[in-house]
Amino acid sequence: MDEGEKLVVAMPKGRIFEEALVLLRESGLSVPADLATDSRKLTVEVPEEGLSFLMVKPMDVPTYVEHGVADLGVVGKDVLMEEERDVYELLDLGISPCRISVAGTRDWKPVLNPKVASKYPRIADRYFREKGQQVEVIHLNGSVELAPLIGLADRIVDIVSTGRTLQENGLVELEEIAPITSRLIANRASYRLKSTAVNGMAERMSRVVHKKEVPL
Ligand SMILES: Nc1ncnc2c1ncn2[C@@H]1O[C@H](COP(=O)(O)OP(=O)(O)OP(=O)(O)O)[C@@H](O)[C@H]1O
Ligand SMILES: O=P(O)(O)OC[C@H]1O[C@H](OP(=O)(O)OP(=O)(O)O)[C@H](O)[C@@H]1O
Repeated sequence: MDEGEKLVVAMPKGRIFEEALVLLRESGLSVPADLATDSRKLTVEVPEEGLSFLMVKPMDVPTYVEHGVADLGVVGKDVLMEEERDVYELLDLGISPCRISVAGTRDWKPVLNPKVASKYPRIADRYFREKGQQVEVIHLNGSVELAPLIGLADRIVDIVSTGRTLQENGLVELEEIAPITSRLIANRASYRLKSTAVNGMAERMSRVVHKKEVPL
């Protein structure tokens, strides 16, 4: 790889990480053991590939990429929708599929100015505003399904995957806002200035992603 085109990649710790690692391996990258899920290292160098990885909180991936401290990043579409950062979305990686939805109790009834609890306050606010509904959004950092059960909110906006969390808490999915998968994103300047390396990485990953897609 060109000496001037080393890439820094922001990787999300947690759920997406393992699947992203599989994609990187399948795209032919020699991924060192340091980049394993049980490692506590926050930076991993792979000099032979001209790559270094930053292990960061999923919600922070677009921040690192927008500021240019990472050239590339792997992140859920939910986070991109919430953060609205100035980055390029290069590729749908198809991994960690889920959806972001509105949910509530089975006996939920419309009220004037309902409260909506969410880890995604901007997505929730935008969704209801576009529907012309006035809501008060309450920002929580987790265990969002608790909110309607204890009277903190009338409805929630949260990730649904298997539906188990909703079911076990007596909630039902009311409306799907968007389907979610993880994306490969790029810093705008890196996309231009390191185009060979950035495109090379995107193409390698794209080949693996498209091979996995079931033919119609
Ligand atoms: N069942 C799921 N629940 C939450 N996120 C999911 C689920 N399935 C896939 N995802 C994807 O994984 C990402 C979240 O990963 P994870 O749950 O590890 O992080 P987090 O809970 O946001 O982070 P943290 O625990 O550090 O606050 C989401 O952005 C989404 O794109
Ligand atoms: O449909 P399911 O398969 O049950 O998955 C959805 C649940 O998983 C996530 O929570 P997470 O485990 O990240 O915990 P959190 O409440 O701390 O966000 C998400 O916020 C939902 O609560």
